[in-house]
Amino acid sequence: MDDDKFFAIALEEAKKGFHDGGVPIGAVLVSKDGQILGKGCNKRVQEGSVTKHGEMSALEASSPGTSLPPPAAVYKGATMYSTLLPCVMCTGACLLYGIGRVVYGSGADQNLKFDTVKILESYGVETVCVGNRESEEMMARWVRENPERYGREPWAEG
Ligand SMILES: O=c1cc[nH]c(=O)[nH]1
Repeated sequence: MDDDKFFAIALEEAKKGFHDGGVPIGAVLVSKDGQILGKGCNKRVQEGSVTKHGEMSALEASSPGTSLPPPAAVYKGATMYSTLLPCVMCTGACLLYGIGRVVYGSGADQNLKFDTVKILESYGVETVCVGNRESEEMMARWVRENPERYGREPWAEG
């Protein structure tokens, strides 16, 4: 799997979100045979959503939006690329859909209330931190410039 190539796509999604004033976190979901199933960015600001994290947007984009979503087999062994370590909600979605790898830019050192690396790995999901400075700086800038919005994150409210 070409982690650099797919992480770059997640980073582009994060930049689009940032450009729109949103939380700059992007994600792309790639099947085990290298097909992009869906991609997207965090839509908390753009849609006032409480669930559309980058990873959830990517997962949501993998469905054609009809009453018949893709079969579960499509997701088995897929890789979720995210510019930030998935939170516990997105981790749950990854586990539910049988995603086999999570590749993220940064965040393992942030206090997101739950140790999601530990949770993912305890269920046999491989986690890889590619360490991306650009996404880290973009996120830090967004947090600095949007203290009130960041304060609404469930982990920030205590
Ligand atoms: O807070 C988070 C964590 C991961 N991905 C998101 O979109 N938001």
